[in-house]
This record gives sequence, C-alpha cells and structure tokens, in this order.
Amino acid sequence: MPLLRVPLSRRPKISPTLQGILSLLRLLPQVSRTKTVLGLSGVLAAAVLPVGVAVVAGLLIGSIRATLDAGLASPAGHRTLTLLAVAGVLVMAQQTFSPVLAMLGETLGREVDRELQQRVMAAVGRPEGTAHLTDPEVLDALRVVRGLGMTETDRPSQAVAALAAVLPAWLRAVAAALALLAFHWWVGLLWLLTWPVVVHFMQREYFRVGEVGQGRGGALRHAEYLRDLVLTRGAAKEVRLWGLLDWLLGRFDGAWREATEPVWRERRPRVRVVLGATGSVALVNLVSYAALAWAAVHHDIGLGWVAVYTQALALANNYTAFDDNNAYLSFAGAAVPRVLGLDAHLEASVTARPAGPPAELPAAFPAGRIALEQVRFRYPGTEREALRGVDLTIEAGRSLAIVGENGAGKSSLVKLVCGLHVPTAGTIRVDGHNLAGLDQAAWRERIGVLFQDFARYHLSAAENIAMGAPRYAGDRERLREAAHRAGALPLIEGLADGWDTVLSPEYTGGTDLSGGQWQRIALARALFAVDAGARVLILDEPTAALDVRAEAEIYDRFLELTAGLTTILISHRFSTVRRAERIVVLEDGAVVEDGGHEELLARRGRYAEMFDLQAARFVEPRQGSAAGAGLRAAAEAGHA
Ligand SMILES: Nc1ncnc2c1ncn2[C@@H]1O[C@H](COP(=O)(O)OP(=O)(O)OP(=O)(O)O)[C@@H](O)[C@H]1O
Repeated sequence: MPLLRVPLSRRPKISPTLQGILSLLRLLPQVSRTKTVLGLSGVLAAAVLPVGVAVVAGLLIGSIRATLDAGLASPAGHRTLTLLAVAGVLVMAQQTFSPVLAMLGETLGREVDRELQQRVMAAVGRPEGTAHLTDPEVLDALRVVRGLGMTETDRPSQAVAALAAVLPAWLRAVAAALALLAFHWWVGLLWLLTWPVVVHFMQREYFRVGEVGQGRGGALRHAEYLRDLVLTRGAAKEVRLWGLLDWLLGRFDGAWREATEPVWRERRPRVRVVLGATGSVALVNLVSYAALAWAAVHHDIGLGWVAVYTQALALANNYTAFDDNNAYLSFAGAAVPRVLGLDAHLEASVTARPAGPPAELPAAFPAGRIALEQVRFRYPGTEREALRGVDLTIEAGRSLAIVGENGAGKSSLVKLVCGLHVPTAGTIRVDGHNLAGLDQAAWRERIGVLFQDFARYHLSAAENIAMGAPRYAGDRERLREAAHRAGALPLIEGLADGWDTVLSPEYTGGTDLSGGQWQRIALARALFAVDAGARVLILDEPTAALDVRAEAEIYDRFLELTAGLTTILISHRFSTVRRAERIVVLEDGAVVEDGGHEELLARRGRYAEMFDLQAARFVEPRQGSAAGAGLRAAAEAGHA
C-alpha cells in the first residue's frame, strides 16, 4: 500500500529545475515578503545595470570622435562628460548592489532552511502512525532536510568549488591590472593594490562570521536533535502518544533561532565594511574610466587602445571579493583546520598506555586469570568515580556473575575489561600482563561480547551476526551454528530473504525484529566471536528482552554455552545469575560480596536481600507474609 498519496519521485510535467525554481519562488514571500520584494528589485537592478553600463560605454566611445573635432566645451564635449558621469554612477550602483543582493539572498536562504525544516517536521509528525518513517522514499527526502543548516557552508567541497571559481578570476584581474600598467603606471598600481586590500578585509569578515557559526555548533546540534525526534523512528511512538509535535515545533523554532541568529547579528554591522570596500572599488573605477576618457579626448591613445583598456578595466573588476564563493572560502577556512586538528586533539585526550611495543598474544590467550587490582575509574569530564578500588580475580574457564543496583558500575567494569577505557588508577592483568600494554586489537579478538545497548545494524541478518568476527563473514556454517546456539536460527530462516534479509524496515524488502528477537541476534553475534576463537564471553543483560521460554532455554543451556570460557555475566535476573559459578555484588563502584549462590544466600547480606525481593514477586500475595526462605523455595521451584 503506498504510504503517500503523491509519490515523491513522480515525474514533473515541466523541467525539474524549473519546477524547483518555481516552488522556491512561491515559498519566498511566505518566508519574508519584504525581503522578497527587496531581493527581486535587486535582481532586476543587477540584470539591468550591466546592460546600462555597456550601452553608456558604447555611447561614450561613439561620442569621442565628435568631441575630438569640436572640443570639450562644445555640446558634443558636454555630452561626452555627461555620459562619463552616468557611466561612473552606474558602475558605482552596480558595485554597491551586488554584495547587498548577495547578503539578502543568504539571509533569505537561511530563513528558507528553517521554514523547510519546520514544514517537514509538521508533515512527518502529523500522521497518526509511524510506518512512513520506514518508507525509503520518505527517508530519501528527509536526507535532504538533514543537510540544511549552517554546516552546509562549512563543507570543504564548497571551498574547493569556490577556489576553482575565485582563483581564475583573481589571476585574470591581476593580468588585467598588469596590462593597465602600460596605460598609466599609477592606474595599474591602483588596481594591483586596491583589490588585495579589499579581498583581505572581506575575507577577514567572512572568516570571523564562519568562526561565530562554528562556535554555535552545540546550539545547532541541539536544534537538529529536536528536529530529528520528529523525523526519525526512535521517539516516534511517544511523540504521537503524548501529542508532542506542537511542543517540539515550538522548541525547534526557539533553538534554531538561538543557534543561528547570533551569527546573523554578527554579520549585520559588516554592511559598513562591505560598503567601505565597494565604495573604494567604485572610486578606483571612476578614476580609471576618467583617466581613460581624458587620454582618449586628448589623443594620448588611439581608439584601438581605448577599447583594449576598457576591456582590461572590465576584467580587473573580475577580481571578486564579495560573492558567495569568497564567503565559502573563509567559512571552510574556519572549518578545515578544526577538522584536521581533530587528530591531534584526540591524541592528547587518549589515556597513556605503558611505553614500548604492545605484547604479542599467544594463540591460547588468555589461558589464565583476569585480575583487577585496586582498579579505580572516572569517566572523562566527570567528578564521580564509577569504580572505587575494585579487587577482583576472574578465574580462567569459569563463570562470574556481577550483580548490583543501577549505576553500581557493572557495565563500566566490563568496558574496562574490554579495553574500551583505561583505569584511572590500578591495573588489570590478563595472564599476568598489564592489559593496557597488550595489542588492543588482538585482545578484542579474544572477547565475545553482548552489550546491554548492543548495536542493531541496518544490514542483513548474516552480516549482523558476522560482525562478531568479520574475518569469518563468509562462513555460513559457522554463522548457522552461532545462530542455532543463540536460538535465532528458526527466526532467521523464517525471514522473507532468510539470511540476506536486511534487518531494518527502512530498506525495500527489509524488516524489523522485536526486542527479544534482536537480543537473540546480538547473542548469536557474541557466540560467533567465540566460535572464531574468543575465550572470554561477556554478557551484559543477555536475557532482558527475552520471553520466559527463551530465557529459560538460555539459562538451561548456560553451562553448555559458557563451557571452557571465562564468562562475565551481568544481570538483574537472579534466575540467570544463580547459574554462574561465582557471584560478586558491586555497590557504589566497589565489590561488597563475593561467593557462590548458596553461600551468598546463607550470608544474608545484600545478595540475599536482592534475591528475596525479586523472589517475592513470583509468589501469590497471600504468601507475601511468608518468611524469606519460603519465598525463595517457591521462586526457585518456579525457575529451576
Ligand atoms: N559514558 C559515561 N559518562 C559518564 N558517566 C557514566 C557513563 N556511563 C556510566 N556513567 C556513570 O558511571 C556510573 C556507573 O554506571 P554503569 O553503567 O557502570 O552502571 P551499571 O551498574 O551498569 O548500571 P545499570 O544496572 O543501570 O546498567 C553511573 O553513575 C553512571 O552515571
């Protein structure tokens, strides 16, 4: 069933370019009537003035002979002088109009950007359902909207294109100025000096504006985030359920203005600079043309040379400084070094690893234990420690479960073991080696991991699992085995295109999976890494989204799945946790209890307290008053 009444890709009756221009012209007055009227007048002036200059210049040249014959005081002489004055005024007007028009166009363009985003947000947020958010045609159109904004002008590609347009014009103008040296050395020199100064000032202005724009990056990202809440699937259900569209439209409008208006304001006073620059150029033009007319009238040069120098003057005016290309050059000038400097910036923020070459890993690594020694960890930019002196030995080939309340530091601990962060103090040793000194890529090949917030790749089912060990991506038998062990095989074989089905409804023929189905795929990915040689298996909430039967299946086979592996399991489900050979309780970043399931229950500490709390949920209310041991018995009977 088509999701849109009008297909987005329908063939227009008129040419697509014309259609685009017409719809843009219709949109402009809706954005700003005043600026549209001013802009159109400017366009007319910009079109008519050069023609006027050409006509007057022709008349001027034509009048010279009569003036030569009759003298400057004659009516013919007066006519020549009047034409000269008109030419000067027209050239000046031309020089003044074009930058003002360019600025007007840019301001209107930004307003069109905002208007388009709001219209698209309203259009995308309005349908009751969310199916259109996976329609490839809609998504293709949304890509265009995402490209809108100030970042557009930061693109180095724009600067490269601008360079290609600006450099030849500059070179032509220099050549023309050199030619003018032959007419009068001071006229040539005037051009050679005036333009670089004007270009310098204008580039300084544009650069500053570019810097201001990039300084607003955070505010702009926030506005874009609000926009994308409407344009993407992530929050689509809640946006509809709670009727957030109007609120988001309002927030976006405010955030967008807050992000962009300071840049516009910064640009406004610069009209003074622009007028100063264009005024200087107009003056140089006036002086040059006057000198040329004077020379012609006084027979200093012949008509042929008058024509040559007129052309040279026109070319000298090609030495652009005011148009969009000049602006793009400077905007990217502010952006490119920032992007290129990213490497160095990130280098400085990388936590130092022990000096010397990383240790080579033997094939059967790790054969021994993973030991955390007084490990402390604080996330960059935060004050609070997520781990506060953890001492923990994880025996090779055994399973360890980590439990604890939200925020206790469980996920942080496994991220450290994965080598994704380096402890701020203390050491993690694997087979006696400092983990920080190992070849990190090789170490990660030894780990199969299912993160709590695992990735859902918009790729085929086969690729989604193969991500666990991409070097074996083509090994279908191995993929089948991993999928089978994770209980994902029937699911994959039931998909329309089987293993080749893209797991995203955003692509033609693609499909989405339920939360639990996704979790099986992610588990298969971790087990695929194990098949490929990983000896450490990390499972962070592996069954959180699974139904009761699937969870029971997984924990029934937990010992089989983890046999021979060093396993770290994080879970809030005690039915799964109790299967682990050893359990530690993490509280506020430190280990507070350590032992087997029965041992910890008998200790009547934090573990027993948490276990009892969960067990109580599985018994009838009338049994709620029973003693903890009774509750546990009931719960264990239901779960074992
Ligand atoms: N990327 C991060 N940046 C800053 N602080 C973080 C980051 N991730 C986690 N924290 C903080 O570190 C602490 C430990 O978080 P962690 O995710 O390890 O807890 P957890 O025990 O896994 O919790 P849960 O059971 O909710 O998954 C928390 O206070 C959390 O706010």
